[in-house]
Amino acid sequence: MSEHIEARGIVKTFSVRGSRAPVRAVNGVDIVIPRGRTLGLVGESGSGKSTVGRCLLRLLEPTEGTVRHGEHDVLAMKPETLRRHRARAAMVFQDPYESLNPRMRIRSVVEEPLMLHTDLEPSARRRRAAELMRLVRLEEFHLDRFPHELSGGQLQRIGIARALATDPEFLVLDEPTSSLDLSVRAGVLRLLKRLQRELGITFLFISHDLTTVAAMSDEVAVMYLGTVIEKGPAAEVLGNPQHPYSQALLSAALSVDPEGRRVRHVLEGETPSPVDLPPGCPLASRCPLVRNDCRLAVPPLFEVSEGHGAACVRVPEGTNVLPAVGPVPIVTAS
Ligand SMILES: Nc1ncnc2c1ncn2[C@@H]1O[C@H](COP(=O)(O)OP(=O)(O)OP(=O)(O)O)[C@@H](O)[C@H]1O
Repeated sequence: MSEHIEARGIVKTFSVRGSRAPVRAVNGVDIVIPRGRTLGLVGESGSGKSTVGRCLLRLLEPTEGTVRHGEHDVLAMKPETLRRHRARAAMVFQDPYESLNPRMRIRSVVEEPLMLHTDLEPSARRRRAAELMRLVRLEEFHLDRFPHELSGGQLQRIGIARALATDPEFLVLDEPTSSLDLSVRAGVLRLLKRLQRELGITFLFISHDLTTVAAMSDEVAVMYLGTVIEKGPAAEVLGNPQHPYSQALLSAALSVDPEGRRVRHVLEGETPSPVDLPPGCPLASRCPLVRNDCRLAVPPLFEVSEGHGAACVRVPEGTNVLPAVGPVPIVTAS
Protein backbone atom coordinates (compact mmCIF):
# COMPACT_ATOMS: atom_id res chain seq x y z
CA MET A 1 0.00 0.00 0.00
CA SER A 2 1.46 3.36 -0.99
CA GLU A 3 2.24 6.02 1.56
CA HIS A 4 0.05 9.01 0.93
CA ILE A 5 0.86 11.47 3.69
CA GLU A 6 4.38 11.43 5.07
CA ALA A 7 5.71 13.96 7.56
CA ARG A 8 9.11 13.58 9.15
CA GLY A 9 10.67 15.32 12.12
CA ILE A 10 7.91 17.87 12.59
CA VAL A 11 8.78 20.50 15.19
CA LYS A 12 6.51 23.46 15.90
CA THR A 13 7.38 26.16 18.38
CA PHE A 14 5.33 29.23 19.27
CA SER A 15 6.75 32.33 20.81
CA VAL A 16 4.72 33.56 23.74
CA ARG A 17 4.50 37.02 25.19
CA GLY A 18 6.34 37.46 28.45
CA SER A 19 8.47 34.34 27.97
CA ARG A 20 11.90 34.28 26.35
CA ALA A 21 11.68 30.55 25.64
CA PRO A 22 9.14 29.38 23.04
CA VAL A 23 6.40 26.79 23.60
CA ARG A 24 7.55 23.54 22.01
CA ALA A 25 4.11 22.29 20.96
CA VAL A 26 5.40 19.52 18.66
CA ASN A 27 8.81 18.06 19.25
CA GLY A 28 9.94 15.85 16.36
CA VAL A 29 6.91 13.89 15.16
CA ASP A 30 6.79 11.47 12.21
CA ILE A 31 3.42 10.71 10.59
CA VAL A 32 2.92 8.26 7.72
CA ILE A 33 -0.58 7.39 6.47
CA PRO A 34 -1.17 5.03 3.54
CA ARG A 35 -3.73 6.12 0.94
CA GLY A 36 -7.34 5.60 1.99
CA ARG A 37 -6.46 4.67 5.58
CA THR A 38 -7.06 6.34 8.94
CA LEU A 39 -4.45 7.24 11.51
CA GLY A 40 -5.99 8.06 14.89
CA LEU A 41 -4.03 10.64 16.89
CA VAL A 42 -4.80 10.51 20.61
CA GLY A 43 -3.48 12.20 23.73
CA GLU A 44 -4.61 14.58 26.42
CA SER A 45 -5.43 18.23 25.82
CA GLY A 46 -2.33 20.24 24.95
CA SER A 47 -0.26 17.26 23.76
CA GLY A 48 0.08 18.82 20.30
CA LYS A 49 -2.47 16.86 18.23
CA SER A 50 -4.15 19.84 16.55
CA THR A 51 -0.81 21.49 15.88
CA VAL A 52 0.38 18.34 14.06
CA GLY A 53 -2.85 18.30 12.00
CA ARG A 54 -2.44 21.94 11.04
CA CYS A 55 1.20 21.46 10.11
CA LEU A 56 0.27 18.57 7.77
CA LEU A 57 -2.11 20.92 5.94
CA ARG A 58 0.33 23.83 6.18
CA LEU A 59 -2.30 25.88 7.98
CA LEU A 60 0.68 26.37 10.30
CA GLU A 61 4.28 26.51 9.08
CA PRO A 62 6.31 23.82 10.86
CA THR A 63 9.49 25.16 12.49
CA GLU A 64 11.35 22.04 11.28
CA GLY A 65 10.55 18.93 9.29
CA THR A 66 9.16 17.82 5.95
CA VAL A 67 5.62 17.16 4.75
CA ARG A 68 4.86 15.15 1.62
CA HIS A 69 1.39 14.66 0.17
CA GLY A 70 1.75 11.98 -2.51
CA GLU A 71 4.46 13.27 -4.83
CA HIS A 72 4.19 16.83 -3.54
CA ASP A 73 6.57 18.56 -1.16
CA VAL A 74 3.96 20.64 0.68
CA LEU A 75 6.38 22.95 2.50
CA ALA A 76 8.22 23.90 -0.71
CA MET A 77 5.04 25.11 -2.46
CA LYS A 78 4.86 28.71 -3.63
CA PRO A 79 1.59 30.61 -2.88
CA GLU A 80 -0.19 29.84 -6.17
CA THR A 81 0.71 26.12 -6.03
CA LEU A 82 -0.37 26.05 -2.38
CA ARG A 83 -3.72 27.66 -3.29
CA ARG A 84 -4.40 24.85 -5.78
CA HIS A 85 -3.05 22.24 -3.38
CA ARG A 86 -5.61 23.35 -0.81
CA ALA A 87 -8.24 21.68 -3.00
CA ARG A 88 -6.56 18.32 -2.24
CA ALA A 89 -6.55 18.51 1.55
CA ALA A 90 -8.95 19.98 4.10
CA MET A 91 -9.85 20.11 7.76
CA VAL A 92 -13.06 19.35 9.66
CA PHE A 93 -13.20 21.23 12.97
CA GLN A 94 -14.54 20.24 16.36
CA ASP A 95 -17.25 22.82 16.80
CA PRO A 96 -19.20 23.26 13.58
CA TYR A 97 -21.05 26.35 14.81
CA GLU A 98 -17.85 28.09 15.88
CA SER A 99 -16.08 27.25 12.63
CA LEU A 100 -18.88 28.55 10.36
CA ASN A 101 -19.59 32.22 9.78
CA PRO A 102 -23.08 32.76 11.32
CA ARG A 103 -23.92 35.46 8.77
CA MET A 104 -23.23 33.28 5.74
CA ARG A 105 -25.95 31.11 4.25
CA ILE A 106 -25.02 27.45 4.11
CA ARG A 107 -24.70 27.68 0.32
CA SER A 108 -21.89 30.26 0.65
CA VAL A 109 -20.24 28.16 3.37
CA VAL A 110 -20.19 25.09 1.13
CA GLU A 111 -19.23 26.95 -2.05
CA GLU A 112 -16.49 29.07 -0.47
CA PRO A 113 -13.66 26.53 -0.92
CA LEU A 114 -14.69 26.16 -4.57
CA MET A 115 -14.33 29.92 -5.02
CA LEU A 116 -11.01 30.06 -3.21
CA HIS A 117 -9.24 27.01 -4.63
CA THR A 118 -10.85 26.25 -8.01
CA ASP A 119 -11.86 28.15 -11.15
CA LEU A 120 -15.41 26.71 -11.32
CA GLU A 121 -18.17 28.90 -12.77
CA PRO A 122 -21.15 29.86 -10.50
CA SER A 123 -23.49 27.34 -12.20
CA ALA A 124 -20.97 24.50 -11.67
CA ARG A 125 -20.52 25.58 -8.04
CA ARG A 126 -24.29 25.37 -7.50
CA ARG A 127 -24.43 21.90 -9.00
CA ARG A 128 -21.53 20.80 -6.81
CA ALA A 129 -23.23 22.22 -3.68
CA ALA A 130 -26.38 20.20 -4.42
CA GLU A 131 -24.28 17.08 -5.00
CA LEU A 132 -22.50 17.62 -1.67
CA MET A 133 -25.83 17.80 0.17
CA ARG A 134 -26.75 14.39 -1.23
CA LEU A 135 -23.32 13.04 -0.26
CA VAL A 136 -23.75 14.04 3.41
CA ARG A 137 -27.44 13.02 3.44
CA LEU A 138 -28.96 16.49 3.83
CA GLU A 139 -31.70 18.10 1.73
CA GLU A 140 -30.95 20.72 -0.89
CA PHE A 141 -33.15 23.29 0.91
CA HIS A 142 -30.60 23.34 3.75
CA LEU A 143 -28.35 25.34 1.41
CA ASP A 144 -30.68 28.34 1.83
CA ARG A 145 -30.60 28.24 5.63
CA PHE A 146 -28.32 30.04 8.09
CA PRO A 147 -26.11 28.08 10.55
CA HIS A 148 -28.35 28.86 13.57
CA GLU A 149 -31.30 27.18 11.80
CA LEU A 150 -29.55 23.78 11.78
CA SER A 151 -28.93 21.23 14.54
CA GLY A 152 -25.40 20.35 15.76
CA GLY A 153 -25.37 17.10 13.79
CA GLN A 154 -26.63 18.82 10.62
CA LEU A 155 -24.02 21.56 11.04
CA GLN A 156 -21.24 19.01 11.32
CA ARG A 157 -22.52 17.41 8.11
CA ILE A 158 -22.20 20.89 6.55
CA GLY A 159 -18.63 21.11 7.92
CA ILE A 160 -17.92 17.80 6.23
CA ALA A 161 -19.62 18.87 2.97
CA ARG A 162 -17.52 22.04 2.95
CA ALA A 163 -14.34 20.04 3.53
CA LEU A 164 -15.33 17.68 0.68
CA ALA A 165 -16.28 20.48 -1.72
CA THR A 166 -13.09 20.35 -3.77
CA ASP A 167 -12.98 16.52 -3.73
CA PRO A 168 -9.92 16.28 -1.47
CA GLU A 169 -7.76 13.17 -1.03
CA PHE A 170 -6.85 13.91 2.57
CA LEU A 171 -8.89 15.14 5.54
CA VAL A 172 -7.73 16.15 9.00
CA LEU A 173 -10.68 15.53 11.33
CA ASP A 174 -10.00 17.43 14.54
CA GLU A 175 -12.35 16.04 17.22
CA PRO A 176 -15.16 16.01 14.64
CA THR A 177 -17.80 14.53 16.96
CA SER A 178 -16.69 15.81 20.39
CA SER A 179 -19.19 18.66 20.48
CA LEU A 180 -22.11 16.46 19.39
CA ASP A 181 -24.69 14.64 21.51
CA LEU A 182 -24.04 10.94 21.84
CA SER A 183 -27.22 10.21 19.88
CA VAL A 184 -25.96 11.96 16.72
CA ARG A 185 -22.29 11.04 17.07
CA ALA A 186 -22.68 7.53 15.69
CA GLY A 187 -24.46 8.84 12.59
CA VAL A 188 -21.66 11.30 11.80
CA LEU A 189 -19.00 8.60 12.34
CA ARG A 190 -20.88 6.21 10.03
CA LEU A 191 -21.08 8.99 7.44
CA LEU A 192 -17.31 9.55 7.64
CA LYS A 193 -16.64 5.82 7.27
CA ARG A 194 -18.91 5.58 4.25
CA LEU A 195 -17.36 8.63 2.61
CA GLN A 196 -13.90 7.20 3.15
CA ARG A 197 -14.93 3.88 1.62
CA GLU A 198 -16.68 5.47 -1.37
CA LEU A 199 -14.19 8.25 -2.08
CA GLY A 200 -10.93 6.59 -0.92
CA ILE A 201 -9.97 9.55 1.29
CA THR A 202 -7.02 9.40 3.71
CA PHE A 203 -7.88 10.51 7.27
CA LEU A 204 -5.94 11.88 10.21
CA PHE A 205 -8.52 11.44 12.98
CA ILE A 206 -7.71 13.50 16.07
CA SER A 207 -9.54 12.68 19.26
CA HIS A 208 -9.15 12.22 22.97
CA ASP A 209 -12.08 9.77 22.92
CA LEU A 210 -10.51 6.32 22.66
CA THR A 211 -13.76 4.53 21.84
CA THR A 212 -14.24 6.72 18.79
CA VAL A 213 -10.61 6.33 17.77
CA ALA A 214 -10.88 2.55 18.11
CA ALA A 215 -13.94 2.52 15.85
CA MET A 216 -12.41 4.78 13.20
CA SER A 217 -8.70 4.03 12.95
CA ASP A 218 -6.48 1.52 11.18
CA GLU A 219 -3.45 2.75 13.07
CA VAL A 220 -3.11 4.84 16.22
CA ALA A 221 -0.39 7.20 17.45
CA VAL A 222 -0.41 8.34 21.08
CA MET A 223 1.01 11.81 21.78
CA TYR A 224 2.35 13.16 25.04
CA LEU A 225 3.96 16.59 25.39
CA GLY A 226 4.61 17.06 21.68
CA THR A 227 6.02 13.57 21.10
CA VAL A 228 4.56 10.32 19.73
CA ILE A 229 5.24 7.86 22.54
CA GLU A 230 3.47 4.83 21.05
CA LYS A 231 2.09 3.87 17.68
CA GLY A 232 0.95 0.90 15.64
CA PRO A 233 -2.13 -1.00 14.47
CA ALA A 234 -5.18 0.29 16.35
CA ALA A 235 -6.11 -3.07 17.89
CA GLU A 236 -2.52 -3.57 19.12
CA VAL A 237 -1.98 -0.11 20.62
CA LEU A 238 -5.41 0.07 22.22
CA GLY A 239 -5.57 -3.60 23.20
CA ASN A 240 -1.99 -4.09 24.33
CA PRO A 241 -0.56 -0.68 25.25
CA GLN A 242 3.09 -0.80 26.33
CA HIS A 243 3.98 2.76 27.25
CA PRO A 244 3.00 3.72 30.81
CA TYR A 245 1.34 6.87 29.45
CA SER A 246 -0.83 4.89 26.98
CA GLN A 247 -1.68 2.45 29.76
CA ALA A 248 -2.78 5.32 32.00
CA LEU A 249 -4.79 6.94 29.20
CA LEU A 250 -6.55 3.68 28.44
CA SER A 251 -7.18 2.70 32.01
CA ALA A 252 -8.69 6.13 32.68
CA ALA A 253 -11.01 5.52 29.75
CA LEU A 254 -11.83 1.86 30.20
CA SER A 255 -10.87 0.99 33.78
CA VAL A 256 -11.23 -2.77 33.11
CA ASP A 257 -8.80 -5.09 31.31
CA PRO A 258 -9.88 -7.56 28.58
CA GLU A 259 -10.58 -10.22 31.27
CA GLY A 260 -12.95 -7.82 32.98
CA ARG A 261 -10.61 -7.03 35.90
CA ARG A 262 -10.37 -3.46 37.07
CA VAL A 263 -6.98 -1.97 36.31
CA ARG A 264 -5.58 1.35 37.41
CA HIS A 265 -2.44 2.99 36.12
CA VAL A 266 -2.50 6.36 37.78
CA LEU A 267 -0.01 9.04 36.86
CA GLU A 268 0.89 11.38 39.69
CA GLY A 269 1.94 14.97 39.20
CA GLU A 270 1.55 17.62 36.57
CA THR A 271 2.48 17.48 32.91
CA PRO A 272 5.72 19.51 32.53
CA SER A 273 5.48 22.82 30.69
CA PRO A 274 6.12 22.65 26.93
CA VAL A 275 8.23 25.79 27.43
CA ASP A 276 10.73 23.89 29.52
CA LEU A 277 10.85 20.30 28.29
CA PRO A 278 12.83 17.77 30.33
CA PRO A 279 15.85 16.22 28.52
CA GLY A 280 14.85 12.52 28.49
CA CYS A 281 11.50 10.73 28.25
CA PRO A 282 8.77 13.38 28.49
CA LEU A 283 6.91 11.20 31.03
CA ALA A 284 9.90 10.68 33.36
CA SER A 285 8.73 13.15 36.01
CA ARG A 286 5.34 11.37 36.36
CA CYS A 287 6.09 7.76 35.48
CA PRO A 288 5.64 5.18 38.27
CA LEU A 289 8.23 2.94 36.57
CA VAL A 290 10.92 5.60 35.99
CA ARG A 291 14.62 4.56 36.04
CA ASN A 292 17.75 6.67 35.83
CA ASP A 293 18.31 6.09 32.11
CA CYS A 294 14.84 7.49 31.35
CA ARG A 295 16.14 10.97 32.10
CA LEU A 296 19.14 10.78 29.79
CA ALA A 297 17.68 10.75 26.28
CA VAL A 298 14.30 10.52 24.57
CA PRO A 299 13.82 6.77 23.92
CA PRO A 300 13.26 5.66 20.31
CA LEU A 301 10.18 3.62 19.43
CA PHE A 302 11.10 0.05 20.38
CA GLU A 303 9.23 -2.62 18.46
CA VAL A 304 6.70 -4.50 20.57
CA SER A 305 5.25 -6.52 17.69
CA GLU A 306 5.06 -6.00 13.95
CA GLY A 307 4.46 -2.31 13.32
CA HIS A 308 3.77 -1.60 17.00
CA GLY A 309 6.36 0.56 18.75
CA ALA A 310 6.58 2.16 22.20
CA ALA A 311 9.14 4.81 23.24
CA CYS A 312 9.87 3.26 26.62
CA VAL A 313 13.17 1.79 27.80
CA ARG A 314 11.24 -0.99 29.54
CA VAL A 315 10.14 -2.54 26.26
CA PRO A 316 12.31 -5.68 26.20
CA GLU A 317 15.88 -5.18 25.08
CA GLY A 318 17.14 -6.57 21.81
CA THR A 319 14.05 -5.42 19.94
CA ASN A 320 14.04 -3.36 16.78
CA VAL A 321 13.56 0.37 16.58
CA LEU A 322 10.56 1.62 14.62
CA PRO A 323 11.41 4.87 12.91
CA ALA A 324 7.89 6.01 11.96
CA VAL A 325 4.16 5.27 11.86
CA GLY A 326 3.09 2.98 9.05
CA PRO A 327 4.83 0.62 6.67
CA VAL A 328 8.36 2.01 6.87
CA PRO A 329 11.60 0.05 6.98
CA ILE A 330 12.48 -1.29 10.41
CA VAL A 331 16.00 -0.59 11.63
CA THR A 332 17.55 -3.20 13.90
CA ALA A 333 18.99 -1.70 17.08
CA SER A 334 22.66 -2.43 17.63
N1 LIG B 1 -0.92 29.75 18.67
C1 LIG B 1 -0.34 29.28 19.76
N2 LIG B 1 0.45 30.08 20.53
C2 LIG B 1 1.07 29.60 21.65
N3 LIG B 1 0.94 28.33 22.09
C3 LIG B 1 0.15 27.49 21.37
C4 LIG B 1 -0.54 27.92 20.18
N4 LIG B 1 -1.23 26.86 19.69
C5 LIG B 1 -1.00 25.83 20.53
N5 LIG B 1 -0.18 26.21 21.54
C6 LIG B 1 0.31 25.37 22.65
O1 LIG B 1 0.85 24.20 22.05
C7 LIG B 1 0.55 23.05 22.82
C8 LIG B 1 -0.18 22.03 21.97
O2 LIG B 1 -1.47 22.53 21.63
P1 LIG B 1 -2.50 21.73 20.69
O3 LIG B 1 -3.74 22.55 20.56
O4 LIG B 1 -1.81 21.30 19.46
O5 LIG B 1 -2.81 20.43 21.58
P2 LIG B 1 -3.99 19.39 21.46
O6 LIG B 1 -3.43 18.07 21.85
O7 LIG B 1 -4.63 19.48 20.12
O8 LIG B 1 -4.99 19.89 22.58
P3 LIG B 1 -6.60 20.05 22.51
O9 LIG B 1 -7.15 18.65 22.49
O10 LIG B 1 -6.92 20.80 23.78
O11 LIG B 1 -6.90 20.85 21.27
C9 LIG B 1 -0.23 23.54 24.03
O12 LIG B 1 0.68 23.75 25.09
C10 LIG B 1 -0.80 24.85 23.55
O13 LIG B 1 -1.02 25.74 24.62
